[in-house]
Amino acid sequence: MSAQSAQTASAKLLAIKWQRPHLSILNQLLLPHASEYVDIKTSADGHHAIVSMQTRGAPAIAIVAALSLAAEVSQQQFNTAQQTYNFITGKLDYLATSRPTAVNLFDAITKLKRAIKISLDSQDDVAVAYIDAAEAMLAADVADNQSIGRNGARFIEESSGVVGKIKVLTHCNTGALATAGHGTALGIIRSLYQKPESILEHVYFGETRPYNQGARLTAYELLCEEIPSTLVCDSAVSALLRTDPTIVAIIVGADRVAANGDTANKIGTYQLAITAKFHGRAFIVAAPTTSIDLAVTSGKDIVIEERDPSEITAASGFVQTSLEAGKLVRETLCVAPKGTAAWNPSFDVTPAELITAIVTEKGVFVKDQGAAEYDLAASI
Ligand SMILES: CSC[C@@H](O)[C@@H](O)C(=O)COP(=O)(O)O
Repeated sequence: MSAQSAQTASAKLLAIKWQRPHLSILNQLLLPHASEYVDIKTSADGHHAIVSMQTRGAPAIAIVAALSLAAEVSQQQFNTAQQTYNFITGKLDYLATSRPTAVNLFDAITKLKRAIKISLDSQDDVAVAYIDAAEAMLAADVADNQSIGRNGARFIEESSGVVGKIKVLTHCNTGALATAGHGTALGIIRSLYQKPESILEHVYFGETRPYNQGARLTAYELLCEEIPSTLVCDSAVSALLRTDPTIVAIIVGADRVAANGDTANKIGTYQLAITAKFHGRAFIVAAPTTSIDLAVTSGKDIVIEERDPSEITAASGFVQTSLEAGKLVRETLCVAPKGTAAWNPSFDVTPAELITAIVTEKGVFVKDQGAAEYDLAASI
């Protein structure tokens, strides 16, 4: 199946559109109020799309970076294979400077460099080898997410211990918008809901302060899919778990999973894992193996991106009057007093001991009896 048909079959929403050699991405800064695609013609455009958060989510970041350079390479004339190779490796190093925490970008860069080195050594067309390899990543991500969805849905059905319908809770946005299609944690939710006689009754999702990936993007995806869902404040989750025992699991994505299972994901994930443990609910991490970094032994070595304090001290969004007029004007409202110091880490690390299972396209990993950590090097 081609990359495009794999994607189209996977979801109603496409965050990344690739028709060789044309790339466009859904501008997530405008969601949920407008669906506008932006043309990405060069690696500089790709870098800008990632840094400005027009595109976000660990797998999507890697694929947009890879394909932005594929679009650029398609338009370039090169004199020698070595020149093509040097050009591509230089641009890949530049794309690596966009965002630091999600390992998928660095994994993709390593694999793409390996592919073009093989083609250089075997005197194949380096540009074509690069474009083929980048395009293959798009199709692989959709297939991996569908496997994650199936594996996770089966695991939840078999382990929930609830007779009848269940509810789950998720955080941030891990769906079609954060990937090439279907999604990871939200992919499991999609797969659970699409099953004949689905046992999934309802999905709760946190707003995901301060950037509101939950309130803006997950809300949008769940409405598109017509999956019954309710938005809650991040700080309401413990109260919700206490009142509703049919919420059997919290399902989240990952930006980087260390070899021992410690998982970096959107800020707020760690406190969700603590409250899941306290209330005796499953805490499930869903991620493709491209999010697992075996070179990092534990979470303490994961670089956490820190973002501008103004994301906390002010609120940003589109004002009602501009929405009504059909014109999108972004407004920033001051919340905290001028001069307030703020710490704004974009991710946190959840220790492996709090994680019930790690669902990948290759299967579901659980810890050995009595172990506090995973041995992912032995598992994948
Ligand atoms: C399948 S996406 C997994 C993670 O990348 C996701 O949970 C997340 O933390 C996204 O953060 P973002 O800052 O929006 O890129």
